[in-house]
Amino acid sequence: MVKICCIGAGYVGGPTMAVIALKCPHVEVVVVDISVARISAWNSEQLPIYEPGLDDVVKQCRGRNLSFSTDVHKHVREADIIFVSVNTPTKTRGLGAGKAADLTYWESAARMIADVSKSDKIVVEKSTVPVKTAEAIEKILTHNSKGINYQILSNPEFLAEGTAIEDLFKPDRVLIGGRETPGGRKAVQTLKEVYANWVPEDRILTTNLWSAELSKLAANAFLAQRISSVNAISALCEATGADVSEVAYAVGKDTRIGPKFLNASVGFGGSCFQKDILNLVYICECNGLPEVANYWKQVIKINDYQKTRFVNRVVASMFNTVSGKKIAVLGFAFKKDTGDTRETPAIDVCKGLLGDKATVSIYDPQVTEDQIQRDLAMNKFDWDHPIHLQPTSPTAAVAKQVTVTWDAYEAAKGAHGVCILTEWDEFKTLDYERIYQNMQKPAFVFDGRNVVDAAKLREIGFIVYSIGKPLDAWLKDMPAVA
Ligand SMILES: NC(=O)C1=CN([C@@H]2O[C@H](COP(=O)(O)OP(=O)(O)OC[C@H]3O[C@@H](n4cnc5c(N)ncnc54)[C@H](O)[C@@H]3O)[C@@H](O)[C@H]2O)C=CC1
Ligand SMILES: O=C(O)[C@H]1O[C@H](OP(=O)(O)OP(=O)(O)OC[C@H]2O[C@@H](n3ccc(=O)[nH]c3=O)[C@H](O)[C@@H]2O)[C@H](O)[C@@H](O)[C@@H]1O
Repeated sequence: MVKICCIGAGYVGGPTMAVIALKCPHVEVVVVDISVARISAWNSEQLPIYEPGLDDVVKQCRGRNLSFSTDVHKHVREADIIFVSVNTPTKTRGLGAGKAADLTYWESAARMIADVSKSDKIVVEKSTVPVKTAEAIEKILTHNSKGINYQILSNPEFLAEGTAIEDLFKPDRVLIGGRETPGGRKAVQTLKEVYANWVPEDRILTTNLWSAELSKLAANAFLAQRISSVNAISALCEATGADVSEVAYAVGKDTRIGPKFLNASVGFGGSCFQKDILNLVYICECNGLPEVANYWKQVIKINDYQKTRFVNRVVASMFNTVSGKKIAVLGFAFKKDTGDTRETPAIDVCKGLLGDKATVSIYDPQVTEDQIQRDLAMNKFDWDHPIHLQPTSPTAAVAKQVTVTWDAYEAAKGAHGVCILTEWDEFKTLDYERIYQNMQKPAFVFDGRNVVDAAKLREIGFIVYSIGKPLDAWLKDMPAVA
């Protein structure tokens, strides 16, 4: 029986290993983590992450061929294949701060593997890492090898949160990069056989190590670039009377462009797009390619611009001040169907509103009050494109200005304006008549996800702002300058 151990029981490690265990009943899979709380949650009824379909998969295999443990050394020592799926955040200090990937967790995992191993291993990079990381990992392992043979593979993960299980069941592709040596090819084949249990062979791509590593960064950069492109056009739509949904539809009908990932929004969030583009920018700079670095940096600049533009629109519409006004924020997660708030645009928007002294009342069906308060108190690292939306005030002051409710109606009660920042389905079918009755007048809705029927809301009496749509007369009279 092949034994797999995955280091890192997070958003990637947990779901990917659960699916491998489900699809390969003959493989024993153990997910290990240094976080006792996370492992306890994986072993409980309340999994540490919310992901549609995940509970069911875990329930089917936990206790059969899937387990979660904090006994990292034991399971690493016993494994044939070790996936490393630890976090690789942006460095906040020292060389490359604000751009480069922080590989501290990765390096310590690699050193630990070298310390405890007693038999040959295939070590798989599952985390997103800078191109050439495999070379560094190889050096750490081979310099401490004690005669053990290590093969390093790159097998980046392309799942998106909220659809992780679906993405893992039917991936567009699985990418495996390895050394072009007999040992490397054999290791690639071994991993390929694991995926071949459920992924059609023509969807399993094999490349050299550096292509696999770089493809992951490039894929995320391309995806984020599409969003920044449509968001840039959304600003022009508002200025000209064009409708961004119509433009995106017409553009996406070109089969060379395609319809997906062209939804204009308040900005993209999530733990990876910004981090991975910054990482790409840094690698370009280190390789003497400043023009290429600047090209990709622009994707993030437009994303920051979009968030700033949204806040400015809210403030400008309300007579240029939200001081002392109550703003309801519907949705805090970075997208629907997840409780994840990492880099959510809601953080920057709320900070912008709080900076203008608004009181903010937040509702999200999956995010806890504790998480929201922590996110709003946290300072973002300072890089060369600061968002200028950060609070000067620390936790206590933020806590006073922020309330978190468990109901959209409660959040909107007595509010001057409502901002929709996550596209949760339930926001489409709220009783907006009831919301309107309980709000201050004029009552505003700022739809950062284009989920509401603006015409219906206007009939009720709302002044409505939708991203990239023709503006109400009210908004035209109060132009927001980004
Ligand atoms: N979140 C996502 O949707 C996707 C993330 N990725 C990449 O996958 C990697 C992991 O991301 P997430 O799962 O979101 O991170 P995460 O932060 O949810 O999970 C990482 C886990 O690794 C654990 N860890 C760190 N160092 C460790 C060590 N030395 N030994 C044992 N455990 C250790 C942490 O305690 C944490 O639980 C990142 O590189 C990310 O860029 C790739 C595709 C999708
Ligand atoms: O490396 C990663 O972490 C993952 O990053 C993204 O997945 P994820 O961040 O989970 O979610 P997305 O669906 O890509 O959405 C990212 C952000 O873009 C926003 N978005 C997405 C699509 C769109 O048309 N418009 C738009 O504003 C979303 O609301 C969200 O804030 C990629 O889609 C995954 O392929 C990748 O594996």
